[in-house]
Amino acid sequence: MARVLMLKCVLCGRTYREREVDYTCPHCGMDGTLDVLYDYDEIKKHFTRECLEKSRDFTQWRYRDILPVNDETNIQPLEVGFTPLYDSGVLAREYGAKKVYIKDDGRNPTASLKDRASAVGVARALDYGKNTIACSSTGNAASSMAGFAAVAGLKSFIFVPESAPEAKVAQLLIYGATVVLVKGNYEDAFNLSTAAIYKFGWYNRNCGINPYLVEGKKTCGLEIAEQLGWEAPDRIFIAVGDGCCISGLYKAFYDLKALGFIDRMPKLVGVQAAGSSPIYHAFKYHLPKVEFVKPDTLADSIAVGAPRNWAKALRAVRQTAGDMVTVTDEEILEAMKELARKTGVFGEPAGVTGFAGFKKMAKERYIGMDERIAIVVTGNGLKDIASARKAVAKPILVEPDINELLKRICC
Ligand SMILES: Cc1ncc(COP(=O)(O)O)c(C=O)c1O
Ligand SMILES: N[C@@H](CCOP(=O)(O)O)C(=O)O
Repeated sequence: MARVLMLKCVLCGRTYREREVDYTCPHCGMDGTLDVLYDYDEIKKHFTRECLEKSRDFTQWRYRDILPVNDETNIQPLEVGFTPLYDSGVLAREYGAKKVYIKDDGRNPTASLKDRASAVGVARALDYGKNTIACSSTGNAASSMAGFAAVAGLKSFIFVPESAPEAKVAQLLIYGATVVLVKGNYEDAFNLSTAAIYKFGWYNRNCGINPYLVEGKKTCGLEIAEQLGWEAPDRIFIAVGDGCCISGLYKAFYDLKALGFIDRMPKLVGVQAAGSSPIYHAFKYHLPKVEFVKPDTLADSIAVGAPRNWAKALRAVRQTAGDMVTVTDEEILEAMKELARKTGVFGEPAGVTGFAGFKKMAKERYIGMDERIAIVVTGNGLKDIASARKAVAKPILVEPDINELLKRICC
């Protein structure tokens, strides 16, 4: 387990010791999200590529030397991470790139990338001796937290918008969480959860303010680098809502560079839904901070008008000479179909938003023929069947009669 050297505010650069502050920088308030930094020179002495080659732990815990969990016994036995990275020759040929890799994070235990963070969040809640953990969510963070909390024997309280997809709510209830459906959007759920967490003293799993959660999400980037033989791809595309996942990718490559595992960072491309794109807007117009919007997109997981991790997300894009792009709901639905049909990977709307952004940039000729691209699919399509059904035609309904069938399927 890694000893955290310090927490550093992404806005003002002030540093804190591990338990000196709980969540964000006291000086900068909620916007002052913190980086978790380690003693890289010390870690380098025992954490090497050779050690990883010998490791038989094919979960995210193979990177425990750079994860902020203090007590190994607080790690739950669910197999999180080490999801497949598919090399899609079909997509590379179609879009004129050297390589296109699809990282299928819908293959995690509760079917989204959020498991990486929740696994760390639950371990930290146990480290702090808490018996209850809580979060606000559009559904995925919540279902993963509920799953890991259930295994750990922790109570969980979840705040989700009333409109959360049914499958995600079902996951929460099955895992035994107390589910509060909030009459409002994700921001309303976030504000209510923050007030309740403060009042009851629960552990706060909201990744937008809890610095340790992004550390869990970074394992997705660590895996991409390892699966590509410790060479960063040229660009990585990922959906952006609160901005935590893209911040996790940035931190992965930052850590790997600090440890000497890689020598250059990939360009990170954040993709937002056109109807909910405050971080894109701040990037495009060089604003010092984001302006909140009223979100409107069918990609519920990224319907985030008031993103909490905007500062880290903007840094991830700016510091890697990356980019941001927006896609419409129609482009998202089209991407959902195309990805499933060309690679077999079925993503939920936000899950395929990174792919939709890649398609758009490739069509506008921003992708070079010599580029190696990775695209993260952040959540499984079975999480939101209603949206998937919007992307496709209706099935054929027939009487059980071969003549009727022939009439219907032979033109
Ligand atoms: C499936 C899925 N994709 C993308 C995102 C966006 O991640 P972030 O909010 O960390 O930017 C989320 C959750 O927020 C999600 O659940
Ligand atoms: N859309 C996210 C929002 C919160 O997730 P977090 O991991 O960034 O806290 C979700 O899955 O609920």
